[in-house]
Amino acid sequence: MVLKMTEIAIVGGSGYTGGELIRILEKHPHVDIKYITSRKYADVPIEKVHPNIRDLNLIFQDLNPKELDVDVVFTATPHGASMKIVPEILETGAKVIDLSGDYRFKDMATYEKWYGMDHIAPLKAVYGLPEIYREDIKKADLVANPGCFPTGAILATLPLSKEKLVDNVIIDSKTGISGGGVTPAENFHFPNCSDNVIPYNLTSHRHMPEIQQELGLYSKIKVSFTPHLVPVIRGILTTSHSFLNIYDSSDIESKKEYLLNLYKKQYKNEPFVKVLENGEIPTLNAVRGSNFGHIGGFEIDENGRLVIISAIDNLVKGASGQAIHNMNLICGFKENEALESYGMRP
Ligand SMILES: NC(=O)C1=CN([C@@H]2O[C@H](COP(=O)(O)OP(=O)(O)OC[C@H]3O[C@@H](n4cnc5c(N)ncnc54)[C@H](OP(=O)(O)O)[C@@H]3O)[C@@H](O)[C@H]2O)C=CC1
Ligand SMILES: CC(=O)N[C@@H](CCC(=O)OP(=O)(O)O)C(=O)O
Repeated sequence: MVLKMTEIAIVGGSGYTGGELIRILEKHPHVDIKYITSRKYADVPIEKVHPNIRDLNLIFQDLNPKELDVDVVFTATPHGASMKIVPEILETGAKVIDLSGDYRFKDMATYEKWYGMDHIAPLKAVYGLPEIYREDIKKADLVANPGCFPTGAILATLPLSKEKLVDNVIIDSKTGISGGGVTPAENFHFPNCSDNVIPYNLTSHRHMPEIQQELGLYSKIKVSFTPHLVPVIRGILTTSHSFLNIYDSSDIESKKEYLLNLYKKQYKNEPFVKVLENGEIPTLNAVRGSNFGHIGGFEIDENGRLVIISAIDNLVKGASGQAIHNMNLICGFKENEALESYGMRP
């Protein structure tokens, strides 16, 4: 039973994921937003930065992590920055949900190799993908919220790895521009990204080892990953390509049915994963603004290539919505509290 309002703080509240945390949490019946921090906008009302969120009478504050006397802190800060503040916040007794990559890796050498920096404060954390770690999240002090690409990729491929159906998977993802955060970069300049598709980090994106870490827990699957920037504001559409170990060209329809049933079984009790049937193919604008992930496709071509598609909103299921799902689990709230809304379409 919930006895009192849960007090929360958002560190890095001026960023895109910070704005989404405020937008969603403001409607949460058991949560009181006590602090929203920003170094750049200290003493500025939040609507100056997030003009979609009005009348909350909240101002950004530039606070020391030790001053955050709340129950739960969301650190919506870049990797490298989170590791400098998370240990101090944990010392206050607050639970921490970190949205950066700093605590997602079980192996520090992998983190240091792919993020190109030393980890100054390794800590035990639970990987915050509720579809895999629900029970561990409920007991966690520190949750490492998954990366946006890994969320879509892992959901689209997990049953294949669990059943050892494929040896290699190619994850091809298209991402909206908000994935890059508020800091301008050349690719995000309007004339560069509009009317364009920009592949990047073809074989070297730091989300590849994260996807590998999680899918590799069940089989010897090898993950390849390439992201593409597409001219949309939010959303990640992922195509998971793989060749079935068990493939022979007979009876493709019954193999497709088997796979669909496998995914339906995997996600049947999941509040935010919808497995689309009858050949329906996920699209971005069906999930935009929502915490839902859609999975569909389940086609097999004549060469035995299996194609599964997932769609998520990078800022919601890929970041802030998933972080709030994790908070709901930690605090014993209804899992979908404040997260029930469907996507915005068109
Ligand atoms: N955008 C996305 O789709 C996703 C983002 N993430 C991750 O979530 C985190 C936040 O992302 P996002 O909101 O997009 O990022 P933004 O760049 O939009 O915002 C991050 C905020 O953190 C603050 N900040 C920056 N550097 C530091 C620092 N050294 N110390 C303290 N605060 C700092 C800034 O606020 P100020 O300068 O005002 O203090 C900034 O507004 C990142 O780790 C990102 O990789 C994860 C999944 C998806
Ligand atoms: C479009 C764009 O630049 N996307 C970012 C998404 C990364 C992100 O948000 O990083 P974490 O989830 O690891 O924190 C990128 O590819 O680096």
